[in-house]
This record gives sequence, structure tokens and C-alpha cells, in this order.
Amino acid sequence: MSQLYGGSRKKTGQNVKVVVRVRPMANEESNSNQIIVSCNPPQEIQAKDKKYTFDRVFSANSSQTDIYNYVIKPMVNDVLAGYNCTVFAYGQTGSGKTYTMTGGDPDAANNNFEYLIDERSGCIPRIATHIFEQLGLMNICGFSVKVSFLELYNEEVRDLLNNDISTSSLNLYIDLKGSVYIQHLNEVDVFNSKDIYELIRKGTLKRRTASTLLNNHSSRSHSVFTITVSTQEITATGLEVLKTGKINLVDLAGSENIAKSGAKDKRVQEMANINRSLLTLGRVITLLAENNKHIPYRESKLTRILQDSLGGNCKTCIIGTVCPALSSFEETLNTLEYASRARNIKNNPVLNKHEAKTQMIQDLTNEIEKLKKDLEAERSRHSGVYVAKDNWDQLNQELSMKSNILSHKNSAIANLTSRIEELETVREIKTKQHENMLQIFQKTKQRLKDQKVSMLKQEYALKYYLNTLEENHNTASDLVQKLTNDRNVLQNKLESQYHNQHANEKIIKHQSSAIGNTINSALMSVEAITNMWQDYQSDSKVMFESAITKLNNDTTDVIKNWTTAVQPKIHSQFEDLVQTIKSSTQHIQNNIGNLDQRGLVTTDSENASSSFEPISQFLDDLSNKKDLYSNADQSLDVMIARVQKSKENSKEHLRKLALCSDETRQHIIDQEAMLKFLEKIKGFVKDESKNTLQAVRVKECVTKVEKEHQLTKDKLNLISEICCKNEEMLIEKVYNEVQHNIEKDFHNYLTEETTLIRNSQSEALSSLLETNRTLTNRITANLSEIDNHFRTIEELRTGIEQELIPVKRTGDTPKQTFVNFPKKLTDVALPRTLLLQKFEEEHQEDLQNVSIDFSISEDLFDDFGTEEQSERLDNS
Ligand SMILES: Nc1ncnc2c1ncn2[C@@H]1O[C@H](COP(=O)(O)OP(=O)(O)OP(=O)(O)O)[C@@H](O)[C@H]1O
Repeated sequence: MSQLYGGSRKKTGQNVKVVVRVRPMANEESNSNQIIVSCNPPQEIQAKDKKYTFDRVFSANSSQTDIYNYVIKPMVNDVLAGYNCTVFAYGQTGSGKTYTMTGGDPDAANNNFEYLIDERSGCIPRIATHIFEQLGLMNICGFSVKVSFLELYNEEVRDLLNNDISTSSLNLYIDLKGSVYIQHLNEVDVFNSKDIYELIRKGTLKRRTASTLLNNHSSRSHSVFTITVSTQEITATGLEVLKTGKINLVDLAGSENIAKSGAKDKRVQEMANINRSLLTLGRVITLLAENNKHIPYRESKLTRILQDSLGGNCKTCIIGTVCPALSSFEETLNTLEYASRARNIKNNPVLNKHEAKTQMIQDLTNEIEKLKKDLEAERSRHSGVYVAKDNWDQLNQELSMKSNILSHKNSAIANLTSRIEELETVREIKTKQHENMLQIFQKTKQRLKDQKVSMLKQEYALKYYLNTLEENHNTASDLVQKLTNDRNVLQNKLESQYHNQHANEKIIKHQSSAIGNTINSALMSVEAITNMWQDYQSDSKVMFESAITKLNNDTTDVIKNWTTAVQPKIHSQFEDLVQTIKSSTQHIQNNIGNLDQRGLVTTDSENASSSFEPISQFLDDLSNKKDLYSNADQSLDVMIARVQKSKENSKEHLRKLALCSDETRQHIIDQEAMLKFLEKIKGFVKDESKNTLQAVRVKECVTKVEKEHQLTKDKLNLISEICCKNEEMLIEKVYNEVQHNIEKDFHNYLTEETTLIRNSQSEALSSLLETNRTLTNRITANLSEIDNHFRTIEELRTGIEQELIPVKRTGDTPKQTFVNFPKKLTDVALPRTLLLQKFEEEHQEDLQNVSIDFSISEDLFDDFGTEEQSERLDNS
């Protein structure tokens, strides 16, 4: 039953990574040996019946790439991050340690072995390639890569990169931080992977080898190949960060026992030393695994060199190499035991990261100053300090080394100070230029701000106009689409019409000559009628002119006749009438005078009588001035006015006469009463003196009175009658009569004359009518002829219409639509000035807050480092 060694990890921190690699059987082994090691990947390995578990096991079939990818590749990132890492190969001679670490053939250093392309390349050349690849990808300001290569042979440290072969052993020291420091060890700056390959070759050549019985090319020394990588980067906050990481690639000497190796004399000493360091290493590992407080690092130089890597601040990996052959079983078992114990070692990796170079220098300077002061204090306190000679030498060595470092640092500081001064001068120049730049920058910024405002306005206007344009464009597109459709419809229609029209034109052309003839004859008829009308018009003119002339003559005769014959006749009639009125008035006057003589009229009667005087006067005047009224019209008007006046006067007289009449009536009443009295007397007389003379006289007297009374009565009645019919009888009657007579005369006269004129006119009209009738007959005849022509034309037209091809309806003609499409942009859009004004009003606050956001790169300032450039800047 196999036994399981190794076990689980218990402690905190980071465990040392342990892997085991089995090499293939060598030719000489395969004949007589049997394989006793088998792998159960990924973690188990079995040597005969013993099983071990590691972080990873690699069988004989595993490639160099497999080892590299698992063990080394992750460490490259750690190194670049600032960690110290160590990989060491441990195993018996010939188990493949050098093959794993360096790779290829042991003769590689002498031939053209190419690390870059050969699959046999080991971890060291591969890591060299990988580190430079990664550095190329990193975002860093700068880096440096240094390589050192040493061997530990017979407890002596030798520099494999030192050209002097006779160089004595290098001393080991521990620096202030407690790390091992190897005096005078070359650290060569390398700049690419090929530089490292070159150093591998160089170191390998120098490495001492001695043949043993077990391995012709067996290396009898331990070798340590160290790559140190420093990177410098600026963090996002502008801090300068320095990181330094290194990787130690350790190829240990073979771990076989002396007896088995067959070493003699000097070789025995070699083996003893080799084994002492390996034994110490074993003990250190065991004690570390057991978490012992005292670890004997100082017992061998190997453990002193690897102190950091074992339980220190490194990330460590151990590759145990084993032979699979039965003959190596014991060594294989030892290696596996050794490796298994190492799995329990815990390290505490520390990041080597410094924030600034200057800070580092300052720290070191402070530390030195402190130490100096401590030393002086110690010296002044005691007369002397007892120190063991070895320690004293070592202290002196360390002191001189530190002095050297200090002097180096001081010279570096001096250099830096002068450099700072130079830089200060440059900085001052640049500050001035920077100030100038800032002024220009401020002006430029202001200009840019103005430009930006202007641009914002332009952008606004542009957007606005673009929108307007787009709207117009859309409207136009719709219109174009609509118009295209309409145009197609109309075009179809037009084409159809064109065809029909073409056919119809043929028909019309054919018929047009017949219609032309007919129209010509109709036109001739119309011409004849026109001529006839012209003749008729000239004839009629002559006739009417002669008729009018005759009428004028006749009228002149009538007027002449009126003035000479009729008017005097009317005047005489009028005179008669006036005379009648006058005599009538006289008669009334006489009657009134009679009444007055008999005392029947009061004094008012006189007034009444005299009131007739104006009438008489007037009538006299009228009679006297009758010649003055030769002009009938005027005379009549004047006369009417005077008669009106007279009428008014008569009215007044009549009113007065009416007053007289009342008194006269009273007088009549009195006479009636007297008459009745007389009747009574008459009766009395009749009775008493019928036959007497007195009675006869009285009777005669009564009769006379009665007659007198009757006469008065009649006259009064006449007066009364005259008074009653005053208006009509006295004025209007007279006037109306005169007027009536005049009108009557004039009417008669006109009737006669008109009859004469009418007779003469009717003759002329009859002749005109006759001519007219003749003409009408002829015109009627012509019209009927024209009518016939038109009928013919109509018939022809109907014929054409029937023959004509009707225009077919080919769809609705598109309706006319009015689209308010602007011809110019300015018709629909705001003027630019108004638009910008609007924008300023709306975005007043935004425009005030316009900011220019840009920064000037420092490169620009670098460009203006010289005066010439500064001038260029000023000019610009
Ligand atoms: N994995 C491997 N594949 C092929 N060949 C190998 C492998 N490991 C070792 N060898 C070969 O075995 C031989 C011995 O290997 P190597 O010299 O590397 O052993 P070593 O452990 O370094 O010995 P020493 O302790 O004496 O230096 C070499 O010829 C080497 O090429």
C-alpha cells in the first residue's frame, strides 16, 4: 500500500509553490533499468509504492513550455509588479535541473543554439523574452533591466559575468533592510532579450564543470541567474512611482551522495561542500516547515543567498527534478521528501514600490546621517568599543561600502542640484513665456467665446432655415407628386383630344368649302340689304328734312297769324268784358247812390261806394293801357296778378258792404213795421173814408210807399245777391271767363292749324310708309334668302357634328388646388436679423454662460523653450 506524503497546508501567508518534473529515461539507462516513477497528473506522483502530492507534477512527456507556463509565466507579472521571486531547481545530478532552467544541450553555449525558436529553451531565456514583451505592453515612463549571474562553488561566490577568471570570491553582506548584498557583483544593464541570451552563454561557459562518474557534464556548483526589473510610472494623480522586482533562477548542484558518486580527493571536498549547502538548505526548509523560530541561514552561503526566498519576502517556487530509473530510486525518494517538506514553507511577499526617487534619496541620506551621529555618540561616550575582529572588519567593509554609496549619492545629488538650477532657469523663462501665453490664451479664449456665440447663433439660424427648407421641400415633393399625377391624367386627355381633333380637322376641312360658298352668298345678300338700307336712309333723310322745313314754316305762319289776327281779337273781347264789369259797377254805384239819396244808406255806404274806386281806376287803367299788353303771355300774367289784388280789395269792400246790409235789413224791418201800421191805417181809412178824397189820397200814398218799398226791397236783394256771389261773380267769374275764352280761342286756332299740319304730314308719312313697305318687302325677301343660307349652314354643321368624333371622357380633370407654396424662402421664414434677435432673447442666459473648455498641452510650452520659439509665439 502506498503511503501518502506531503499533506495539506495549515499556516497563513503564501506557501512556497512546489512542482516535480520527471525526466525521460536516458539511452544508457533504458537498457538495464526499469521505470519506478509514475505520474498521476495534475498533482500526484508515485515512486514505487510511495505517493506524493505537489502543486503540479510534470511527466517525462511534458514540454519546456508546460513548465514555463505553469511555473514562471505568472512570476513575470509579479516581478513587473515589484515583487522578488525565486525559482530553484533541486534534484540529483543528471535529473534535468540545467535542462529545465537553461534548457537545450549542455553544449548550447558553444554552438548556434537559438533560444528564441528552440523548443528546448529553458526558463531563463523564455523569461527574458517574456519580460521584454510585457514591458513593451505596459504604460510606463521608463524601465531598466539588470542581470547578474553568479555561482557558488566550494562555499565561494564567483561572478560569472566578470571577464577576469582569477577573480577572488565575493563577500556577502546584509543591507540595512536585512537583505543579502553581494559585494562587487556585476549587474549588467540589458536592453533586450538577446542581451540576456548573450549573458547566459557567457556565464554558462565560465561555469565550472567537472565530470563525475554519474554525469559527464555534471555541474559541480550552484548557480544563481538574477534579473532585476525597475519600472517608473506616473499615476493618475500625477505621482511618480518606482517599482523594482527581481527573479532569482537557481540551478543547484546535484544532490547525490558522495559514495555513490565515486568522487575522490578534491572531488570529495567538492562533494562535501555541495552537500553541506544542500544539507543546510534541507535543514532550513525543514525548520521553516516546522515554523521554527531559529533558522540557520548563516550556516551556508547558499542558504544566506536564498534567505529572502525561503520564509522571507519572496514568492518562491521549487522544481524538484527526478530520474525515473530504478537505479536512482534512493535519490528520487530523497528529492520527493525534500520537496514535500518545502511545501509547508510560508513566505510573506512584499511589494518593492517607492513613490519617488527623491524620497528614496532623502530616506537614505537621513539614515546615513543618523548612523553617523549614533557612531559619534558611541565614540564620545566610551573611549573605545570592543568589536570582534571579523565583525569589525565586516563593519568597516560595510561602512566603506556605505561611504562609497554615500559619495555616489552625494555626487548624484550635486549633479541633480546643478540640473535643478539649470531647470530653474529654464523654468523662469518658461514662466514668462507661460504668462505671455496665458495673456494670448485669455484673448484667444475671449475671441473663441465670441466665435462660439456667433456659431451658436449661426447654428440656430441654420437649423431654423434648414427646418423651413425641409418643410418646403416636403411640400414641394408632395406638390411635385400631385402635379406629376395630374400631368399624366391631363396628358392622356390631351392625347385623346389631339387624335379626335386631328380627325375632326379633316372633316371640317372637307366641309369648309361648301360652307364657304354658302356663307359667301349669304354675305352678298347681306351686302345688298346694307346697300338698300343706305339708300333708304338717304331718301328718308331728304323727306324728313323737307317735312320738318314745311312744319317750321307752317308754325311760323301760325304764330304770325296769332300776333296779327287772333291776339287783337282777344284783346277786344277782353275790353268788352272790362267795359261790362265797369258798367255793372257803375250801376251798383248808382243804386247805392239812390239809396243814399233816400237816406237808406248810412255814412258807411259812402265808404262802400268809394271803395269801388280802385276797381274803377284799375279797370280804367286796364282799358287805357291795353296796347301795352301786346305780348299775350306777359299781359295775361300781369293781369292775373292785378285781378288777384283787386279780388282781395273786393273782398274787403264786400265785408264792409255786408255791415251796411245789416243796417239796411234793420231799416227794412222798420219799414215792415211801418207798412203794417199803414195797413192798419188803410183798413181804418177804408172803413172810415171809403169814398172820400182823403181816403183816395191816403190810398195813393200807401201804394206809392208800397212801390217804393218794393223797389228798395229789390235793390237790397240785388245788393245782397251781389254780395253773396261776390267772389265768383266779381272776380273768378270774370277771370275764368276771360281765361276760358282765351283758351277756347287758342284751342280752336290750334285745332285748325294742327289739322292743316297733320294733313300735310300725313301725306309725307304716307309716302314714307310706301317706301318703307317696298323696302321691307325686299329686305324680307333677302332675309329669307339669308335664312336659307343659314339653314344650309346649319344642315352642314349638323352633318359635321354627326361626323365629328366626340371627345371621350378619360377621367376627371384634376381640380385646381391652390397651394400656398412660397416662391422665396424669405416669404415664409423670419428675416435673419429678427431670427437672431429672437434667439438672443430666448437664450440670453445660455449665451452669457458660454464657456470655452480647452487646455494647453505641456508639449506646447516645451516648444517655446528657446528665444526663437518664444519670438515665434509672440508673432503668432
Ligand atoms: N526533460 C528532459 N527531456 C530530455 N532530456 C533531458 C530532460 N532532462 C534532462 N535531460 C537530459 O539529461 C541530461 C542531464 O541533464 P542535466 O544536465 O540538465 O542534469 P543536471 O541535473 O543539471 O545535472 P548536474 O546536477 O550534474 O548538473 C542532459 O543530457 C539533458 O539534456
